[in-house]
Amino acid sequence: MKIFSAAQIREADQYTIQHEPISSADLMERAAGKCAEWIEDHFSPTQPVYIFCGKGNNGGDGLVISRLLQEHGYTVHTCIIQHSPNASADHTLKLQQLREAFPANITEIGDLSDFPGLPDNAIIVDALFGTGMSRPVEGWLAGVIHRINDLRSQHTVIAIDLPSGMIADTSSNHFAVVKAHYTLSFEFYKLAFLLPENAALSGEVHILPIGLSPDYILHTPTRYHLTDRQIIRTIYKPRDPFSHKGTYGHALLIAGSYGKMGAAVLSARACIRAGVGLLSCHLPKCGYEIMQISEPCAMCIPDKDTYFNTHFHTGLADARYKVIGIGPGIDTQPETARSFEQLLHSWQQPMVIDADALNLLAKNPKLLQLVPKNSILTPHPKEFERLFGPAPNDVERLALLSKEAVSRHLYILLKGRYTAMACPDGSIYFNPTGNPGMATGGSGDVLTGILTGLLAQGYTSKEALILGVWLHGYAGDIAAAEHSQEAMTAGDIITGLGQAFKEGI
Ligand SMILES: NC(=O)C1=CN([C@@H]2O[C@H](COP(=O)(O)OP(=O)(O)OC[C@H]3O[C@@H](n4cnc5c(N)ncnc54)[C@H](O)[C@@H]3O)[C@@H](O)[C@H]2O)[C@@H](O)CC1
Ligand SMILES: [K+]
Repeated sequence: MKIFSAAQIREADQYTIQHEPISSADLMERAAGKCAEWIEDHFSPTQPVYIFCGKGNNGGDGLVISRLLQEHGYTVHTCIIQHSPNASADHTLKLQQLREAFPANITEIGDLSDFPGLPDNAIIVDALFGTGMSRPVEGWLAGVIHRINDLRSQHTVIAIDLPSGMIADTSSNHFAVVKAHYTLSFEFYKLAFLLPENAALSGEVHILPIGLSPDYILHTPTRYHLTDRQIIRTIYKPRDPFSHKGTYGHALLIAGSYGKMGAAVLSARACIRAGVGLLSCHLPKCGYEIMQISEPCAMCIPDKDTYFNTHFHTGLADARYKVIGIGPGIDTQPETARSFEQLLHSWQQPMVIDADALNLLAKNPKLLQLVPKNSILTPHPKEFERLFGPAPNDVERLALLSKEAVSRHLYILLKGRYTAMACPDGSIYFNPTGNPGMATGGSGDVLTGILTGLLAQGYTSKEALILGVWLHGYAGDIAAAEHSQEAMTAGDIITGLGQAFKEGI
C-alpha cells in the first residue's frame, strides 16, 4: 500500500473530483458517511456524541457525521471551534445543511470557557483539523486539545482522518495533539501513524476506503510503502517441481560463542525453515556438538578457537556459498573483529549483518565502507544509533536511515512496531505484521536466519527483506495467538513459520 504525503492526498482528492467526476461536497459526504457507519457499527445511539469541528474540511466531515448520526437516532452536540473567521466552502455548505435538518445543539466555541461539560460515557469526535495541518496548534486551541485529552479516560475519543494537531507526513513531537482511542482515516495510512513517537496518539487506526481514484493511486510514485499481501504476492516465488537442493542455495551462518550458542541454534533453525537448500554453520568448538544435536539439518564448521569465532574468513571461496549471515551471539572479541575485517576484504556478495557484527561495525566505522553492496543490516534503534548516530525525532531518523541506505547502497532495517526498511533506491517500506510478544531474546536471531535463508534461495535483497520481515512478524502473530504475547518464545516464531508461509502469502 502506498503512503502518500498530505500534498499528494490533496492531489488525489482533486484528481478524483475531476475524473470520477464527483463534487467535493459529495466526496465529503461519502467520507463522512463511512465514519458515521463505523460509529453506528461500534457504538449504541444511547451514548451521547460530542463532535468538535474546525472550520476547514475536517470540520466539514464532522458536520456531516453529526447530521447522519442524528438521522439514525443518536443525540449529537456539535461544537464549532471558532479558530478563524473564515470557513472552507464545504464547511459552510455542510453547516447550512445541518442547521436546516437539526438546528438544536449547535454551539460555537470562541474560547476555552465555552467548552461544554460532558455527561458520562460520551463519544468525542475530533474533527478539528486533518491533513490541512502544517504547523503546531497553539494558544487556546491547544487548550481545547488538552481539554479533550483530559477527558479521554472517561469517554471514547474518535479522531477523524488524523488526531488533531498531528502532522500527516512529518514529526509532531512535543506538539499539542489529540490522544485518540480510534482514528478513522481516509483511504491511506499516513506516515505519522507508523512513527513510534506517535504510538500513543492515534490509538487503533481504521482505514476507510472512500473511492479515491485508483488511477491516481497506481500512477503516482511515492517513497513510502506499507507492506501488504498484494506486495508479498508479487515477491513470493513458489518452488519449481523440478528443483533440487542446489536450486535453493548454500548459506553460511557465522554465529555463536561460549554462553550464546542459543543464538546460533535459533538462527540456523530459522534459516532452514525459511527454505534454504543447504546450511553450514561456522561455530566455536564449544558449539559443535550443541548444534549437531539441536539441529541435524545444519552442517557444522568448528573454529580453531574453543569459545569464539576467530577464523571464519578462511576457506570461503572453495565452499561457493551463496550468502553469509553473520552476527547472532558472536561477541565482539578482538580476534572476531580481525576475522570479520578480513572477511569483508574478501567477500563481495550481499550478506546479512546483525547483532554483534553490527556492534563490530560501530566500533570500527571504516569497516562500513567494505560491506558488500546490497547487504542487509538489521539494527534495533540502539544499534542503529551506535552505527549512524542520534536523530532528534523519528522523521529525521527515517531520513538518516534512508540517506545511509542510498549512499552506501545497503538495505537497512530499523526494528520497531512498524519495522522500517530503507532501500538504496530511496524507497522505505514499513512492515505491519508482528506484536510486542516478539520483544524477547532470540527474536532478532530468528530474523537473521530467515533473511539469510531467503537470500540463499535467490530472492533479491529487497525481496528477501520485505518478505522476510513480513513472515517473521506473521509467524510471531501465530505464536502469540497460540501461546500469548507473554509466554511465546523466539523458538515459537520459528514453529509459526510454516503456517506463515501457508496463510500469510
Ligand atoms: N474533498 C476533499 O478534499 C476531502 C477532504 N476531506 C477532509 O478534509 C481534510 C482536509 O481539509 P482542509 O485541507 O480544509 O484542512 P483541515 O480541515 O485539516 O484544516 C484546515 C483548517 O485549519 C486551520 N489551521 C491549519 N493549521 C492550523 C494551526 N496550526 N492552528 C490553527 N489553525 C490551523 C486552517 O486555517 C483551516 O481553517 C481531511 O483531513 C479530511 O478530513 C474529506 O472530506 C475527504 C474529501
Ligand atoms: K481530526
